[in-house]
Amino acid sequence: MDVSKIGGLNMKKYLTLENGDVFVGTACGDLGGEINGELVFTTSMTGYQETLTDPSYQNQIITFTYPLIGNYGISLGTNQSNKVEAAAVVVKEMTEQAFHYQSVISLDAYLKQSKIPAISGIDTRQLTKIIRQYGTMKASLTNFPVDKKKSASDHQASIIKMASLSASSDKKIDHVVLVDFGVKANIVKSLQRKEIDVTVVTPESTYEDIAKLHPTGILLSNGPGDPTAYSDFLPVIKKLQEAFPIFGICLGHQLLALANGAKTYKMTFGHRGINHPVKNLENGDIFITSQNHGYAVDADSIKETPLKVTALEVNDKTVEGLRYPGRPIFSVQYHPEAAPGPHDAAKLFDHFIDLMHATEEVH
Ligand SMILES: NC(=O)CC[C@H](N)C(=O)O
Repeated sequence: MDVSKIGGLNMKKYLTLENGDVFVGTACGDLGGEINGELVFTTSMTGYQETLTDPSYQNQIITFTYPLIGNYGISLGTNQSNKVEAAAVVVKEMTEQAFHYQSVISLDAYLKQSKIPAISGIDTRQLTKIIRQYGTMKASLTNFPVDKKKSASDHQASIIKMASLSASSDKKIDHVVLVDFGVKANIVKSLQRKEIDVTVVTPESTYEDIAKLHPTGILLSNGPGDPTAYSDFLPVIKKLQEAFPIFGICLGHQLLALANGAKTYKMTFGHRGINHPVKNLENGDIFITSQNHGYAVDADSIKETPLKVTALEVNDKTVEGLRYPGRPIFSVQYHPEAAPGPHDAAKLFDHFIDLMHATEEVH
């Protein structure tokens, strides 16, 4: 059955952009749902389930440039958090029936269950060209045409309670304290696969809260929104970097930069996709990465800090990697854990382990 039809009628949905453009499509997902958010696009051909459940996408309306979304349904164990985090979904075509042996429910049914509105029948390539020209902008998804632009609510850091997660094996040697700004499940899983104990703490934690857990290393997670909104945690990072190995991923990378006096800026339309080439400036290697960010570290501002730029995005020269020379501290703007994307960067978890082992325990 065509899920967008009620009583034989297509339910229209309106996507109204901040610049005044309006796209009319067919309602899917939560049919009655209306939402404001930041309109972004991703070029990933696969991994829609991971994308939609990634907390870094909170308050964002995600446009998929790939024309057919939902074809392999929704499977157990793939979510990156326990719910759909994106505010809404824009697609050219939403597959009505999923075909995959692991699929337990269709994407459309999952969005309905999760009360997430979606719109299909949109020329997502045209929409993406507009976002590329004007930059990421606010938009609303409504059931009737709107003449007034509504503003999206500001990003909020998610507050998740402290949890202790144990690795499966007895021979646990490392204990990573993961500061959770909106962590993707696969970052935790990537550490656990390496037999590492992980304790997840909230960004309200103090240096003392973290130090008394006796970590072998600290992981600063990914997360939604503007990194400058997390200024309360920067002094904690400054103290942590005196004592522990640190690995920052995406938002965590931006926060490491800010804590050391660098600046971040909002990109025009960000990097969201699974084929971003990155060049390692230290050995010349180029590898393909999965990315999802709308802010970036200002390369010039790094010159005023003790940090060193270790990697750049090949197309637009965005800062993709940093390290603190002489200390076991590094960060990347891309996602080394990304499950639907390339695995070229997965070895960074081993690099983190090597740094932790090379460091004398200070606590
Ligand atoms: N994936 C992330 O951690 C994103 C970081 C930040 N919210 C940005 O958009 O740049």
